[in-house]
Amino acid sequence: MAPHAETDAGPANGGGHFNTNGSAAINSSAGRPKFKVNSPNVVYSDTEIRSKYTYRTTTVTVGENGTLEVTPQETVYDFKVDTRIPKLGVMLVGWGGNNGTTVTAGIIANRRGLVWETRNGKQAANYYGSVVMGSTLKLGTDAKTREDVNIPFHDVLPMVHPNDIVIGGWDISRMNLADAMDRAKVLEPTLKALVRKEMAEMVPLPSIYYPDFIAANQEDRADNLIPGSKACMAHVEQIRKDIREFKAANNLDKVIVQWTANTERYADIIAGVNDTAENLLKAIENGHEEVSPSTMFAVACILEGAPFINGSPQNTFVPGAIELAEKHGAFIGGDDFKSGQTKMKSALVDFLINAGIKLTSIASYNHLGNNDGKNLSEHKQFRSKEISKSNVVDDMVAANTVLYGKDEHPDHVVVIKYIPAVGDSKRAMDEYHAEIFLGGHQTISMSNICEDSLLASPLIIDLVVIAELMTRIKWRLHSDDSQSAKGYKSFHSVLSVLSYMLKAPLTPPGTPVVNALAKQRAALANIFRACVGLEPESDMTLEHKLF
Ligand SMILES: NC(=O)c1ccc[n+]([C@@H]2O[C@H](COP(=O)([O-])OP(=O)(O)OC[C@H]3O[C@@H](n4cnc5c(N)ncnc54)[C@H](O)[C@@H]3O)[C@@H](O)[C@H]2O)c1
Ligand SMILES: O=P([O-])([O-])O[C@@H]1[C@@H](O)[C@H](O)[C@@H](O)[C@H](O)[C@@H]1O
Repeated sequence: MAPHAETDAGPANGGGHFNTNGSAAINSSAGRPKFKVNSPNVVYSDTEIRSKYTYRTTTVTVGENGTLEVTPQETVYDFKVDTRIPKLGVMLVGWGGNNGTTVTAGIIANRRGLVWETRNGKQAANYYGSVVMGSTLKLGTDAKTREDVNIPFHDVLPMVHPNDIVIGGWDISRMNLADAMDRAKVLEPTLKALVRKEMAEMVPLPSIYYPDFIAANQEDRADNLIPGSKACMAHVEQIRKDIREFKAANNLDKVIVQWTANTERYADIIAGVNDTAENLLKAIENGHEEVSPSTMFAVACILEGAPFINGSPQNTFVPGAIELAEKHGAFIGGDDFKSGQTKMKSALVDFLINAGIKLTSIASYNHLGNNDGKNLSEHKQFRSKEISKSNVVDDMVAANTVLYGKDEHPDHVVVIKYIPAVGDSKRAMDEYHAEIFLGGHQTISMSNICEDSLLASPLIIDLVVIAELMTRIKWRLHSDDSQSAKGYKSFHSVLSVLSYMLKAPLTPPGTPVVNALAKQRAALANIFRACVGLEPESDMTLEHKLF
């Protein structure tokens, strides 16, 4: 497939594009690795990278007299990465929203290499804010100079290029993407003019709308609906059909679905309704009113085998949905894009607490004037966001028993107000108050103007590119018959590896949640390093200390 192929603007079902690059039996192209690891533990073929990786951890047991006994452990894994890059489609739920229109325009602008006039002069398209497209990771040190060698994050393993992604989706608003882009008021008019024609031909598919789950103030947008105001299996089948038709119309190898629709209220977890996979499917069959639209999309995607990612804070993944994903070996991920205020919070709290500074309060206020803010102005929807914005410090506090006693934690208040005048340019104002040496205090006051959709859109791309890569990574415990192809499995259905992009990371049941931003990024980078047989980046740089 010609990488980053120019697109024919022709419309397609689901509002996606036709790419003009033909329709090979398999659209995927062998992603040529950007570097070669010289190791007996790494084997390359035309379509795979196989690695043998020794994972070193430490277990701790508490002895009788309270002493800690520490034992190094080694687990040897075999990893296998399919290096064939698929032709990928993304279907956004809420495609006509601020994030949906912005990420669509951004991919078109990058694909076509657009440059537009702004007050500050010419602006070229870029992918700033995407960890995959805008950041680097250390590969090693130069054999001669001993200086660090860093590579683009996107090059660590063969990944889909965002320019090649075909976009479609659903919205309860029938507005085409060009008019919806105007409604969003995010992008410069000069850029909008360059993408308008292409976006005007993109029209969201009708969606399901159960009014009780989002704010009543959203009703005036709801003119593009699949009939029915509560769960039914016909809705699941319609969504599955939409996915299949979008895939066929665009000659795709894979489709990933992402929720960037409005924040829903939490669904009650009810025994016999959404507590197990079987009960959830039965509840849908019976039209139970506690099954939300986002859970319906999750169920449809799981049954269709399309990875589903939740970019909003509601509890889409009720226990029954997680169990269903596990049963079907389908990938799910969430919750709630971590775009601005919370991203800063997860980095700052990590720094303060790991510096031994006792954070005692966080006052986290923001106001915004976009439709998301309008939806969040109703309490039930705000409550979903309050939870995801509040829990982000829990793991860092719990890990420091020097500063915090049992059940002790900083005061933490989250306030969100809807102020239409500021539009998508969210104002975040935070005050962090801490105790320092000898009864002193430190107060950090921060004003953070977050262009919400311009910060969230690169995360939508990262979530999709990484989720797709994860579908091509398999693992098994190293065994004597390591020459055979037997025993390889996918990662667990719940893609906790996506946590760097999310406020409230969903993890496999019973496993810990890590919110510290640096740890999340290190996990992502080091898992991909392991897939090419490389040790984690430890930052010890002993080569610069022991000589
Ligand atoms: N920085 C950010 O923008 C950011 C960060 C974290 C999370 N989020 C979350 O992302 C979501 C989208 O944010 P936004 O600013 O694009 O909001 P938005 O209101 O502009 O867009 C949401 C879209 O979803 C549509 N919609 C609502 N219910 C739907 C349904 N059942 N099916 C299909 N479409 C539906 C709406 O018509 C609207 O077009 C929100 O839940 C928000 O909380 C955004
Ligand atoms: O990611 P972040 O900037 O902390 O959080 C944001 C909130 O501050 C904002 O109020 C909300 O509208 C956005 O959806 C997003 O959740």
